[in-house]
Amino acid sequence: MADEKFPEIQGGGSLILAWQVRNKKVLVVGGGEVAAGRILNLLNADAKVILISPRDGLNPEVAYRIERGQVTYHDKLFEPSDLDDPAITMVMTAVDDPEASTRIWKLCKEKRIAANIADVPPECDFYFGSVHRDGPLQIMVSTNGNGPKMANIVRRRIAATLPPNIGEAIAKVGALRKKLRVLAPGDEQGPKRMKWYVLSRKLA
Ligand SMILES: C[C@@]1(CC(=O)O)C2=NC(=C\c3[nH]c(c(CCC(=O)O)c3CC(=O)O)Cc3[nH]c(c(CC(=O)O)c3CCC(=O)O)/C=C3\N/C(=C\2)[C@@H](CCC(=O)O)[C@]3(C)CC(=O)O)/[C@H]1CCC(=O)O
Ligand SMILES: NC(=O)c1ccc[n+]([C@@H]2O[C@H](COP(=O)([O-])OP(=O)(O)OC[C@H]3O[C@@H](n4cnc5c(N)ncnc54)[C@H](O)[C@@H]3O)[C@@H](O)[C@H]2O)c1
Repeated sequence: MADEKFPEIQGGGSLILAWQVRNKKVLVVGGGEVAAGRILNLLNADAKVILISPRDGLNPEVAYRIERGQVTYHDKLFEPSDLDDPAITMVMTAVDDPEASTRIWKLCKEKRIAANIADVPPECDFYFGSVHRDGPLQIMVSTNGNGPKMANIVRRRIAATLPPNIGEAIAKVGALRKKLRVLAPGDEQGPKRMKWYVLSRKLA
């Protein structure tokens, strides 16, 4: 019997998380336009990006990242031994070769490495979404594979409703909360901390 006190389950969604990849190795296969977007998102999350792609198919943005030393680059086609490093926590492929994509996916599954095979939903442990970024604020919109272009439209609409200084305001709240943890570290000071938090929000 449905109980109105508790939320109804709406299956078929994704578990939306803020995955911490800071200083973790993420392998990106392919260096085209789609890879450029993946690499930007990974670098914005401070991941150590390892890129495998022949130089002749590189997108200008990807070439720029390589030139700047922002990624560790290997000028070659993917080989199974590229997955041998046990420190690789995630793999993302964005290649124009569906057979190679599927081979990489199967190898990732054997090794139990989380993978995103761009545009092949059944071969994704996680999907990408459309991301808005303003300082510490990130908003990701997912349509769960129904309409990536719609995700882009919804994300732009949401972003347009936000105050222009919202990222800065959140950064200030973050700085105040950090100070507060030093000033009032104990659990018993929790309620006090909440008052501080409300005050800090007014000040931001
Ligand atoms: C959000 C975004 C993030 C990103 O990729 O960074 C993203 N796709 C974006 C754009 C986009 N992708 C495609 C077009 C062409 C027009 C069109 O088809 O509409 C456009 C539009 C464009 O380029 O403007 C083609 C496409 N994409 C997928 C399929 C396969 C299928 O649907 O079966 C096909 C058909 C391929 C074919 O038929 O050949 C699948 C996926 N694409 C996803 C993410 C995941 C679901 C996210 C969600 O639904 O919320 C998922 C499931 C897996 C994944 O790739 O992670 C990014 C917008 C970012 C932004 O601009 O803000
Ligand atoms: N999400 C989107 O917005 C979107 C839009 C259009 C297409 N796609 C799909 O995403 C995939 C990638 O798209 P793209 O536009 O970046 O393609 P692209 O052709 O620009 O880039 C493909 C890259 O993969 C490299 N590559 C190919 N085989 C490889 C291998 N075995 N090992 C290493 N590198 C390899 C190529 O050298 C090239 O750098 C394609 O399947 C494409 O159909 C996605």
